Amino acid sequence: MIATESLSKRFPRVTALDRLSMDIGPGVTGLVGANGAGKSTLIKILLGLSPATEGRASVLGLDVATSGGEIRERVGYMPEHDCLPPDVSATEFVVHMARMSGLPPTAARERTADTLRHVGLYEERYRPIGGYSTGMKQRVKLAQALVHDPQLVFLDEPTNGLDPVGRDEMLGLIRRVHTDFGISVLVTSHLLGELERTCDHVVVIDGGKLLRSSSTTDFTQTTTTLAVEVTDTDAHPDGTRALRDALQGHGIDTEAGGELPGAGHTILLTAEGEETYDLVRDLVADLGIGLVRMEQRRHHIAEVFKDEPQEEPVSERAAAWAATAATAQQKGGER
Ligand SMILES: Nc1ncnc2c1ncn2[C@@H]1O[C@H](COP(=O)(O)OP(=O)(O)OP(=O)(O)O)[C@@H](O)[C@H]1O
Repeated sequence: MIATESLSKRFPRVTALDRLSMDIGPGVTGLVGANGAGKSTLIKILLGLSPATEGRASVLGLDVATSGGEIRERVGYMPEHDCLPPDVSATEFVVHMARMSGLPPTAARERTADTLRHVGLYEERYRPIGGYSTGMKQRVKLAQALVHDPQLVFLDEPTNGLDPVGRDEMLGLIRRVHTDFGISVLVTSHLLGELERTCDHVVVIDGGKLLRSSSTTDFTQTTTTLAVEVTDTDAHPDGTRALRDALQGHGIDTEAGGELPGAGHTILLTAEGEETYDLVRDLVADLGIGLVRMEQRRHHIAEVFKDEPQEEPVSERAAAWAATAATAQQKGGER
């Protein structure tokens, strides 16, 4: 879908992209990086709207340097910033964008109605956009990116400004753009946790350089850590404590997992193998407490970046960003 080869973009005072080489296949791909990492600059180059200083890039097999127009016919683009005219309705605006993409008037109206329904805008689509909430405006921006039935869409920070519920709804919509219509998606975000739930593949950039490009499952491999959640009983008012003591008696150290996303009475221990599972089961049964869940933990993407030794020194900005991402991840999990 997208390939770049040693792609650089230098502005007079800043290098926005620095010899970026990557290949992106079909599906939903997340492009993640802190503010200023170069995400929007990359999208503008891929759309053929801004020339690269060095290197090459192609989208759907078309060279961005020479085929910008053809690329934009086949690709939808949802820009990051608010760019909607306030005094026209969503219907009028999206029909206009469909006509600009070359659809005849009847097809443009039909596609607009379908697309606005798909993004969840109903009666309000006849009202002027100026009175819309941020979430509704983001939906209009998404609709105009989809209206001409592109093969690929670039969504630049589509969850910006949304509350947690709005963010989840937008992420669900993005996933369905691919599953329902087969349109591939490149979506940017500065929140790793968001993309972990939505994307098949994640590309991480920092300071215009590629940090990592892998499938989401590679980022979130299972660990040997076992999370166990138990209930309290009259006999054991602190069931977690009782199980920790019992495991200690068998030489197994545990730590509290209460700070983990969604965890209440959770403890963490290292699973040596099947026998650890059996031992936990037997101890829980002996204590007469309830076993709520016992599961192997998966990495969260943010943790990968917190723990991973870097080949090159990480910039302070990247470190701060990893910390922010980890916090956001936890908050997301706690919801
Ligand atoms: N037209 C421009 N002229 C000069 N510098 C620019 C220009 N466009 C972007 N930059 C700089 O290039 C760097 C990358 O910007 P870019 O907008 O691509 O980042 P980003 O990852 O999309 O961040 P954000 O999410 O904040 O938009 C930044 O330092 C930015 O200030």
